[in-house]
Amino acid sequence: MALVIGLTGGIASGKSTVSNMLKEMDISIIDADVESRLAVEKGEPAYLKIIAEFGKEILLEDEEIDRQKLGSIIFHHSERRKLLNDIVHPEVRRRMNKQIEVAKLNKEKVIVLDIPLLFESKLTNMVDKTILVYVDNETQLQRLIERNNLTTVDAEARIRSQMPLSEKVKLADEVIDNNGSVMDTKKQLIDILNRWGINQK
Ligand SMILES: CC(C)(COP(=O)(O)OP(=O)(O)OC[C@H]1O[C@@H](n2cnc3c(N)ncnc32)[C@H](O)[C@@H]1O)[C@@H](O)C(=O)NCCC(=O)NCCS
Ligand SMILES: Nc1ncnc2c1ncn2[C@@H]1O[C@H](COP(=O)(O)OP(=O)(O)OP(=O)(O)O)[C@@H](O)[C@H]1O
Repeated sequence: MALVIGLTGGIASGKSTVSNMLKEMDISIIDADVESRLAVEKGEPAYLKIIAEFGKEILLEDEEIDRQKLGSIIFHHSERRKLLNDIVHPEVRRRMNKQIEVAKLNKEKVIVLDIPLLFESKLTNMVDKTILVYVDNETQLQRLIERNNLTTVDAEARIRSQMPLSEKVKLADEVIDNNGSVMDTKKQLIDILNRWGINQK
């Protein structure tokens, strides 16, 4: 039986940083952001639905979706965000379930699902245990602005479109505090894995 772990957090809270550590330990990762990008590639069913709802103005010259443009719409308008979520999320769930089946066939003992919206989308039934990567508001805002080169207004809109990390802390089985150094974070991760009896390579 595989143990399925849900790794979550907020935007720019450090999920990829933690999932890269897990990858280095040879633990199998399924990334919702990667699956959601694949689900909206040119010609996919979700791509066609997005154009039907948002119009051809959200396409780039090569007809792929202009993610920056779509982001600037949905992070500032909750009803447009819900519309996009209703199109993309079922596809992401389907793709992740398929990947879980493959990982189980490969006899993976531990499977980690990296899902930013695990709690918002009520996907906890897909996982046995949850780990939250936490940072305080100021660190999250600064790291997001720097990584994505966003204005404060745009970064705040993205953060506000998610459940506050202070709420997510209450729902998670384990919390990693990622305000400190990357080494600090790795120590906390190893502690959790040891407590759960997961061997690391
Ligand atoms: C809006 C889009 C085009 C922006 O693309 P962009 O390349 O700029 O960002 P990327 O996809 O890498 O997402 C970055 C982060 O934004 C946050 N985020 C993305 N979509 C959402 C959303 N609908 N609601 C809240 N937060 C979101 C997540 O924390 C995610 O990790 C894209 O995020 C998208 O299609 N979102 C809808 C699907 C979705 O919910 N994906 C996230 C998890 S499945
Ligand atoms: N402990 C840390 N110290 C300093 N910088 C960090 C730390 N952890 C992460 N970062 C930086 O913060 C940014 C966000 O981290 P990361 O990309 O891992 O977050 P994420 O939760 O995967 O984000 P998203 O879901 O938005 O893609 C990155 O630029 C990363 O290099």
